[in-house]
Amino acid sequence: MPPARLTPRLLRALAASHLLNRPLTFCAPPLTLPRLALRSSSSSTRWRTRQSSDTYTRAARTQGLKSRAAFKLLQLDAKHALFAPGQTVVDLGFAPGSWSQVAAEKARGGRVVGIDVIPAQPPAGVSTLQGNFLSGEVQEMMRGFLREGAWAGVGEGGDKDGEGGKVGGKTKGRKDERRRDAEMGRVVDVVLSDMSAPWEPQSGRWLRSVAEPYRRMMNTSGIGVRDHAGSMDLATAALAFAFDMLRAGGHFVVKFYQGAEDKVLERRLRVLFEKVYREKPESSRSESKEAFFVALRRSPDVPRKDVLDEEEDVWKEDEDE
Ligand SMILES: C[S@@+](CC[C@H](N)C(=O)[O-])C[C@H]1O[C@@H](n2cnc3c(N)ncnc32)[C@H](O)[C@@H]1O
Repeated sequence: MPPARLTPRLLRALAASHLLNRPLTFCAPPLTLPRLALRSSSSSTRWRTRQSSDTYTRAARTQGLKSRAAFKLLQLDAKHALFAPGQTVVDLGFAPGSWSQVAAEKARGGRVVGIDVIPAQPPAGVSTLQGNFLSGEVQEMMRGFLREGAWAGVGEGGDKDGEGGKVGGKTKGRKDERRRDAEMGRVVDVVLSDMSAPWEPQSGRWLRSVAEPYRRMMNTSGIGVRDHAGSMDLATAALAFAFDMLRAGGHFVVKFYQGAEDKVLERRLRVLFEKVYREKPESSRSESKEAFFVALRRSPDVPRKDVLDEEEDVWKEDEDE
């Protein structure tokens, strides 16, 4: 299929398709590339060799998972019980979609919303948006999408907890918490962020593309300090989002590349969440500096300034300009 020409009309249609959650295939490169591009670099060859011999890669393929990254989330969930049916889950940096696949299965009956800067086919049952999460405009759209309709039925006589007419004690406390969350637009149960590292597709046209656009775009630099700093920016933006959107009791999982600043992030998480764990799941490659913070049970009443500096409100910046 020849690549589409981006006319104003097509752009408008694409903007609408973002909102309607249709995959944006227009960005895909043509599949026939010049012969020259067939030469792969030695790092690319190493990557392919490592991939094909990896147990998790093979397991992902046989289980219909979009990448071996699924096992990291499955292992974190097995340890910390992150998911429950009916939850609203946000997956930041969802592509190619294996974490979203896991979330959609575990939070059955709820909703999973993913965002990624690169185009990817949304996994079944997942709503996705294509855009840069660090853009204020994109975040605004995402927040609006999540909040829209999320609280129908809560408020006067609302019964989101399914606790009937019970009053008093814990039940009343939880209802008050729910109502406060609703007032503050906190509508998400779990925020996941796996933004920044490379991913390994198992199928699809991108895998067949010799140019390996995903890998080129998202590969880590291999320079520890740079990867660490980049991951801290993304993790902090994800934390700001989690602060605004997570319900009381909600969970946050964030990937980072280990380095000097990760302690600052950990301290902040400890202010906002009841429990924080630093994890390196078995399926995360030992030679990679990636690790995860699993932050459990968001506290309802922590002031924003205790967790984030004002200038870290990335998503509001565009508005002020
Ligand atoms: C390691 S991959 C995620 C893999 C995914 N968890 C899965 O299981 O399939 C990291 C993703 O983060 C995305 N990403 C990085 N920076 C981003 C940003 N600023 N906004 C949105 N997505 C971003 C990349 O495009 C990439 O697809």
